Amino acid sequence: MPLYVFNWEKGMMSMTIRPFILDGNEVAANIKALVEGDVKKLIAGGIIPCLATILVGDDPASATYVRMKANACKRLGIQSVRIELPGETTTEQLIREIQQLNENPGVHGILLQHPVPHHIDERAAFDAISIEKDVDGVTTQGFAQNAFGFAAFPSCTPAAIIAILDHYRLPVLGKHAVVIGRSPILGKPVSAMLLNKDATVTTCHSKTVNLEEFVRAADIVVAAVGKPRFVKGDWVKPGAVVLDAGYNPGNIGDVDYEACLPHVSAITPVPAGVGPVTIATLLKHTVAAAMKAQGY
Ligand SMILES: Nc1nc2c(c(=O)[nH]1)N[C@@H](CN(C=O)c1ccc(C(=O)N[C@@H](CCC(=O)O)C(=O)O)cc1)CN2
Repeated sequence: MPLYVFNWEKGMMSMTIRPFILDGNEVAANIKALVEGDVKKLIAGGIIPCLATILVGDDPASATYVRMKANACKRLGIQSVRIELPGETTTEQLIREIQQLNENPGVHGILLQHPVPHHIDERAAFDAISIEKDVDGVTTQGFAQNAFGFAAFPSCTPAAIIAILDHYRLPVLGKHAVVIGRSPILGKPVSAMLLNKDATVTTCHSKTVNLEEFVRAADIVVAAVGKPRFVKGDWVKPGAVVLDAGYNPGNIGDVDYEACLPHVSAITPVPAGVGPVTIATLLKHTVAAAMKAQGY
């Protein structure tokens, strides 16, 4: 969104780029307002939508995120069941726990907080979640269905990124989107989702040669690399849209926000960007799973 301003030094009008701050709290509030009606409908019919969260071990950041999810559920009238397992839990024990939740008709969504301790086979645990209750979009089947454009709940952070683009009507079709990161619940699914919206997608990762050059060519940059302030200001093409999915300690994103600001046309901050929309998306999926289970 270019803006013409008077440049006093040159004594003339010149074009500058006015960055648009993509407000995650606004998008999240919008999603929650849409979900509220369905929550009321379910409760009127005697059903309380319910999300089960599983936290394994004592990682303080993960504990915070699970607490944030439980609080967000409570505010919207969604029940949350919090399961906390010790760090020594085995893959088999975790899978048994998940199977019990699969069989519990009062539970509509299951969320296993990532990461789990290293000795656990996280993929096997994610894949133990039944597809109907995979509101966090972490199963292999859910990923595949989404990538092929069939119905399934997408991973929450990728869905949040798409929700922000949609909310602000930022064009994706024909744009060159560069995703930095290829994790199974973020980089890979967001690449597939952008592709399904007709972007030309490049997925960069730790083995990409000349990563900066790819970013410099991007109309849309999605930073999902897990390294604080990784994306530098001079990597970003003038007018690019930058979405920061980073959640590094100290609430620091993967983008050097201040350095990128003069170059971008739109950008998500951290905090108050992708994060709150991720949680709102989880609530939306949980309520949708409950609606579907009730035959709506
Ligand atoms: N099973 C999953 N595990 C993890 C996911 C996920 O989507 N599913 N995502 C991340 C972390 N995450 C949710 O779990 C998450 C991180 C940060 C935020 C957030 O809203 N952050 C706030 C700032 C935090 C604060 O206020 O203290 C913000 O950005 O404004 C939401 C979700 C890893 N694991």
